[in-house]
This record gives sequence, structure tokens and C-alpha cells, in this order.
Amino acid sequence: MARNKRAKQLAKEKNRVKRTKEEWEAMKRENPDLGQKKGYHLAPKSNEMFERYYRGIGIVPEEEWDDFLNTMRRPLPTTFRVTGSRRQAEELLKIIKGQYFSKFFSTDDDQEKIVPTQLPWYPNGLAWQLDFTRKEIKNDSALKSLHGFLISETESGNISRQEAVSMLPPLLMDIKPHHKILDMCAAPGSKTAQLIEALHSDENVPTPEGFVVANDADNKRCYLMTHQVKRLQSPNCMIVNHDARILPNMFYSKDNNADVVKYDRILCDVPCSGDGTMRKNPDIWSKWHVNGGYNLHSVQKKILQRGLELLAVGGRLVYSTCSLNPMEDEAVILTILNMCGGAVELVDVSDKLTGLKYSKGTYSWKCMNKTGEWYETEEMASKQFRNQWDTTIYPPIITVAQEAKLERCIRVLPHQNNTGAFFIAVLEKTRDLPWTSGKSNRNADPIINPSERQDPSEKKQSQSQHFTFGIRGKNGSYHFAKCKLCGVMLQGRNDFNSHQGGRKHKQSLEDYEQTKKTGPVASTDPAVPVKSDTVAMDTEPAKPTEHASKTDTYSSVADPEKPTNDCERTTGEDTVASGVTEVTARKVRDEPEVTEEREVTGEPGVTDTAVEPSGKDSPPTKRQKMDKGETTEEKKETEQKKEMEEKTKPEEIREATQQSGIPVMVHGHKEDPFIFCTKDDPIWPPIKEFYGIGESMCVEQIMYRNMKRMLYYVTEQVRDLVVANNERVKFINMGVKCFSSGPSPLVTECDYRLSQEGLHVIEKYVSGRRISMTRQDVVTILSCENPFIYKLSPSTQDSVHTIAPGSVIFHFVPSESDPEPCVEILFCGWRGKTSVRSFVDKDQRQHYLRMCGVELSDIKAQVKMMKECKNLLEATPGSSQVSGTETPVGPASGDEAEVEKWNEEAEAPRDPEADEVEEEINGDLAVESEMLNTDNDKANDNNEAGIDNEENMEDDVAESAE
Ligand SMILES: C[S@@+](CC[C@H](N)C(=O)[O-])C[C@H]1O[C@@H](n2cnc3c(N)ncnc32)[C@H](O)[C@@H]1O
Repeated sequence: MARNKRAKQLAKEKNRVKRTKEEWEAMKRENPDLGQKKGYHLAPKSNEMFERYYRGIGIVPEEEWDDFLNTMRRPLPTTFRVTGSRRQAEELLKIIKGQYFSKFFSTDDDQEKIVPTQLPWYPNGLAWQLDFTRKEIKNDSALKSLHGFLISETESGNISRQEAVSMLPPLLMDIKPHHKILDMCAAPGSKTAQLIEALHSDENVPTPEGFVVANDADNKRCYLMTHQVKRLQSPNCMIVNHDARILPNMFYSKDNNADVVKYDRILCDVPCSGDGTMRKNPDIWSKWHVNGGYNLHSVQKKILQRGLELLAVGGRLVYSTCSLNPMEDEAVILTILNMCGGAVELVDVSDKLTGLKYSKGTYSWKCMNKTGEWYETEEMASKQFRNQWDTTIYPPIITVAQEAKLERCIRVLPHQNNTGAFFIAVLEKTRDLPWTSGKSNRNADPIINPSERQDPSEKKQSQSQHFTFGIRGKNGSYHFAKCKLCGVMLQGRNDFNSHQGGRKHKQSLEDYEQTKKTGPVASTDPAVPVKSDTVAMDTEPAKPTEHASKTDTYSSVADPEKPTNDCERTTGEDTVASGVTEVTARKVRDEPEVTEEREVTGEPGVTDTAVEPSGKDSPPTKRQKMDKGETTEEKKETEQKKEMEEKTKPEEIREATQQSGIPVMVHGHKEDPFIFCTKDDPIWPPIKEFYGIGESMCVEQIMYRNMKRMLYYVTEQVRDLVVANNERVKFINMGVKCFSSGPSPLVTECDYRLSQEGLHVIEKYVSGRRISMTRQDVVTILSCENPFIYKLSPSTQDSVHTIAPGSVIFHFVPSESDPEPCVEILFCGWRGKTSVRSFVDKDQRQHYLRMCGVELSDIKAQVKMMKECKNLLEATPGSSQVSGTETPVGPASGDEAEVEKWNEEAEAPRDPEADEVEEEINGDLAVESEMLNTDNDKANDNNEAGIDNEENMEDDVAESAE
């Protein structure tokens, strides 16, 4: 019987796919370009099911529907925000406005111009939006150079290209430097980067004591995030790799009685169907399926539930999705709020969003099945639909939604601000959750399944004693009830049956009794802020149409100008949505299979519900998994785990630990261990001596991996957490690189060189090997490959001569007489016998040159001219000294100084990473630059650097245009 059903369903599904293919073929016939050319923008931007669903549930007011749909079909504008220290950000913004934006405003024809728009709700005017297409980038030189500029400054960590709406959740977290922050689903890390920036944003607190734990379940995406986070150069961040639903507790020390870490701020940017990103990822149009939202509802609830467990009382959690779907948004929030019985509240953040247009969270929605039938209650739903999905997807009665203050949720619709769509709910925990006792013990970690710690003999509770009944369905059964003790709203038979089973309910009862003994937490009912008679109404369920109109549109400030150009965009965030899309697509594809297996097992009640935290809403046990069949995601996870276990050899690690006597940590597959230096580590004294490092720098905060080639620095708090939790938490990455090994015959005392990445963190401890310089010196060093010391200003030369060869810190502090831009510049370099050089990568170098007022874009033309001159000279008979420049390496013959310099530099160690980049930057042209510069003209030096940089920019632009 079950087999027949399965066969039928498969056939049906096949037909559906076939029809879609046929449709696709037909479209291809109509448009021969479709699918032929590279470029996803040719994907069809319509989906009947999508339109039917979203028009039906009413989150978009009818009169705005066309505007909504048209905007969804347009490409997304480019947005970016300026980051870094306040001073640097101000200066960079001046450059952006002066050198780049001004070109857009200078209209010399009647053509519609691109108008950069400031995002009014982003602090200090540091976020901007531009509406342009790739074609426009190609054809417009101003756009091209702006694009190159954005790419370069993004790499150096001074600009973040991020979708506008994606900037909202971190802003609403109200982060302070002492906060312990958790990002539960963090990859690829655009919001993590914003969280780190926020942690470091108070310039009066140079070393924040807080930290960011950035987690993602996908190991590969954790590595993507590593790159993103590295740009921020923060010693306060750790990347970990866990399923957020069962994210392990961290403890403050290894001591068995140690407190569990509770976070002050948590970002729960859950995996979602991603239909809010269709403007950026048009392929979602064809993949979208109504089941996507139902599928993800359960995992979203579990992640949010775990987040709230890990949140400190008084702490704030921001839940967000880039989905429009109430199943993934309000339904998740409401379920979990109900489960928390008043211990968690939605926060009104409307005063923080001045200038942003958005819709309030909706009180109601409807469920649609894949054939387009609508269900407003669980009772209305077909048996198959009921069995297939969680009971918590159905809309609540209006009073419940009102009590939960669902209107405090924020839904940004694309046409409101010309952005992607987004949903945000800001939650605050006012007391311990009903099913936790406040302090977890190690064995109860994670608290995902409190029910399993219950004595089964105590399960039975009297129904009437503990529940207030709500609405009675047509068949006479209650489809709404509220637990008097824990305040949980129960919707439908499944919830009710499982709740009255008393697992979680029993836990709440214990908490209640405990509260009565130890003193009041709340003045009245311990967990239920709601008057029970509010819900004890035997009335008809509220009609969804009543609620749909609750979706008010807000515009607290005058309408910001909205660019309306039809355009395409490129952002650094593409990877975010691709991950999301993957999940969606996978889920939708998996759907018939999962359904079938549930039916085959004959377990209609197997749907996991978040209202019941005990058991059903917890991640499935092994047994359950076998019964239900794992989803593709879970299978992948299991495979990853297996792979990791195979690659981790505990015996070897134990042995290494015993031999070295220092903590050895093994995490993640293919991971080298993280090893922290000890106080008497032999690695440290030569470094300390050579660089004049004070006692205040704690060697135990220095970590290395494998061969001790690179030394990384973390804050004390991060170090303590890593050491205390290395056996339970899978750490992927942390720390900023502060030294790298590179022995040189010129320096016998110390084999380690300073690294630019961690320089700003450790420089305050370094008293030796610092060279103060003028701004012109900075330009000289950054624009020539190995300028002679005599090319520097006299005062700088004096300073250089007091220091022996080796790694150094170059430091420029602007004085009042220095022209703008006026910022402090600090970078690593090398003092050779007769020359100096920088160890700064291409993008950072460009950034510093800009911060010195060098206009890279204008240099290009000059260098082009120089190149032409050079070619002309080469073609001229008798110009032998210039033809020597064709030799890419080695000095020009006969020039003594050049020969000496060449010999010396051959001895100088090079940073392997910097080398790669520098070779790319300098290449033959830089060598040419030195050769061409026979007259020591510094201006020409700068120009040469300019051509390199500009050419690299062009490459970048070309790459991203690909
Ligand atoms: C919407 S994306 C996060 C985007 C990210 N916050 C950002 O701003 O760049 C969702 C992420 O959740 C991850 N994910 C999916 N299921 C997860 C789970 N059970 N636990 C933790 N992460 C999960 C995915 O790998 C994906 O990277």
C-alpha cells in the first residue's frame, strides 16, 4: 500500500519536473540566448507558485504588489559601508566623495545619471548604495575606477561590500566592547565582520575584553569565513564548526565546576529559503517551492531555541532570515516565544531604524500546499499535509500574536528601500528559560533535549490542572490550549498530546516549585505573563483576513531617494546567498523523499515541533534518525564527522601532549593543532630581546600551528576559552599573525619578522625597531620596491641608521602642518644595508598611498605616457642604458649602488605571503621603475607604483566582471 503511494507520488513529482523542463525548452525556443550565454541574469524571473503564495498570504499590501514584483525582478544595487577607525573612515569617505562620486554628479548630458544614495539609517553616514549594471561598469570609466577602488579597499578591510539589509541585524545588537558575542550561523561572515567591527568600535577601548565566536555547520564555509574575518585582523574572534542546534556549551575553565559561558549578544542568522535574495540570485526564481519554508521551519526553531539557551539573562538575540516567508519568520518566533513562557520578549527597535521603510511583523498567515490549496488552521489541512509538517506552521489566533507583540518584528520588502527582502526579530531574555535551571552542568550539555533528563514515571500530569483551553475545532477537540505552568501555547492535537505527556511541562513545574521556594522571579505567575482568560475563549478562530491588513508600511523619515535604474550588481556577498540557495534547493529536492519515508514508517506524528522542546523538537537521536531517514544535510554532516574522526588520531595527539608538556588541540578535519606558547617557551626570548617587547605582552597568548612558522596572537579571554574547551569545541581558526619565521644572514639574533596582519595589535608592546618618518617617506617606501636609504628624508635616514638590519616598524604620525588626508600610518618593513622595503600587501599598500593623498587613478595616464616614452627610447638607436630595462631581474650593469643593493636584497628574507602579492604588484614593471628612475625622481617612483596598482585594479575589475 505504502509502496503504491510512493510510486504514485514519484510519478507525480516526475511529471512536475518534466513540465518544468518543457516550459524551459519552450522558453528557450522563444529566446535562443536563454541558457546559451554565460550569465545567470538570463534565468526566467517568474514562478507561478511563488506569486500565488505571496499574493495569497498578504504580507505585501495589494496596492503595492506590482511594485514589489517588479522590484524583485530587478538586479540589486551595490552597497558598501566604510569601516576602520573613525579617522580613517572619515578620510576614506572624503576620498570616495571627492574622487569618485563627484564624477557621477557632473552631468554634462541629459542622460539619467547614477546617484549614490546614503543609507539614512546607517550610523555616521558611512553606508552607501549605487544602482548600476555590469554593462555600465564596463562602459563607464568613472564606475570602473570606483569598482576597482571598492574591491581593493574591501580586501584591505577598510570597506565592506555588503547588502544593505544584511547590515541591519548587527546594528540592532547594540554591541559593547565587553560583550561575549555568538554568531550561530556565521559563514561566509559578512555579519561576523560587522560584529567584530562593532566590538572594536570604541576607540577608548583599544583592547576589548569581549569576543566573537563565529560558528557554522559547514566546514568549507568556515574556511570562507576565515578569509573574511582575517581582513578585520582581530585577536578577539574564534571560528568554530558545529551544528548550531546542538552547539556545545563552553566553560570558563577546565574545572568541573566552572561556569558555562552565557553570551551577551547572539546573532541567529539562520539558514533559510533565501527568497529575499532573488534580486541577487535570480536562479532562486525557478527553484522556489512552497515546501522550502515548511522544511526549514523546524531547523530554524531548533537553532533559535539553542540560541536562547546560550543567551545570558538580560542578553539580546537577533533572529534574522533573508526570507519573506512567515513560516521561517513569525511562525518560528511565535513558537519559541510561547515555549519560553515569558522569559523572552520581542524588543521594540523602531527608534533605531530612522529612515528605513519596513513592514511590521504580521499576526497572521495561511498555509498553502504544493497544489495551491490554502489552510488557515491545522484542522482544515489535509491529513497528508498535517502529517508532513510541524504543527507550529499554522497561524495563531490574533490574541496570541498580539500578546507576543509580533508587530515588533521587522520585514523589509524589496520595493520599500530598493534592497533585498529581510526579516528581523530582536529578542531579550528577561529570566531563565522554563526548562533550564540557570546554570548548566557539563553532562547536560547542550540543553537541547531537557525531556531526556526526566524521570519517565513522573510524566503523567492532570490535563485540567495544568491547561487553559482555547478554541474548539469542528470535531470537538481543542486546537488551542495554554499550559498554566510554563505558558506554552499549544496549537493542535500533536502539540497538546506531547505537552500533556508532561516532559517539558514537568520541568516547568519543577522550576515553578523551585521558584516558589527560592523567591519570586516574577511577581505573579512564574512563567506566564499572559492572563489565562485572555486565551480561554471558546470562540471562532480569528480570520486571517483580519490580520493581513496589519502589515503596515512605515516610513519614519522622508522618503530617501530611490534609484530606479534597471541594473545588475556585484557584491562581496554572493557567497552568502549561494549557500542559502543550496540549502533551499536541496530541501525542495529532498521533500518528496522525506515525506514518503515518514509515511512508510507509519509515523504521522513524527513531525518535530518546537512547542515541545522535550524530545520532539530536539535533534533526532540516532534511533529516530534510523526511523525517519536522514535528510541530505544530515547525511552530509554524518559523513563529515566520520571523515573528521578518521583524520584525527587521538593517540598521536596524546603522545605529542605528553612529550611537549603543553596543551595540544586538535579540531576539525585537516586541522593542524593549535599550540599555545608557555612562559618558558624557548621561542620567545630572542623575539622579546630583538624587538624590545615589554613584560606586559603575555607570551601565553601566542599560538602556533605545526612548524612554528607563523605566530598568532589572541586575547587573554580567547586563549582561556580555547584552552578550557579544546576537547568539546571544534575550533577552526583564531588569532592574528604577528610574527613569521624568515631567517636572514643579515640578522643572527632573531629568526622572526613582524607581520603586518597583527601589527596594530602588538605594536604597543614593541619599543625597539621603530622608524618614525615623514609622509613623503611613506610614499617613497610604498611606491618603490627597494628604495635606497638616501632617498628618504634626512631625519628618517638618521632614524634608520640607528637600527641594525632586520624587520622594522615604519611609523608616520601626522602633524598639524601635514595636508589632508591626515591619518596615522603604521606598517611593517625591512631595513637592509643600504635600502629599505615594505612588507605590505597590494591592497593595503594602495590604501596607505591613498591615505597619503596619492591619487592612484590620475597616475595611470602619466605612467602610460612614460611607457610610451620608454618604448620610443628603446626604438631609438643608441639608447643602450634604457634597453637594459628589459632584463627583468638584476641591476643595470656598471651602476655600483644598484649592484650593492641587489646583492643585499638577495640576502634579505621575504615574507612568503607578502612575496606572492608583491610579485604580483611589482613584477617586471617595478623593476623597470627602479631602472627607469636614473634621475631619482620620486614623483616618477610614485607614478610607477600607480601603474602597477591601477593595472591590478583593472585585473580585479575584469575578474569580478567575469
Ligand atoms: C544565511 S547563511 C548565514 C550568513 C551569514 N550570517 C553572513 O552574514 O554572512 C546561513 C548559514 O547557516 C549555515 N547553517 C546551516 N545549517 C546550520 C546549522 N544547523 N548550524 C549552523 N549553521 C548552519 C549555512 O552553512 C550558512 O552558512
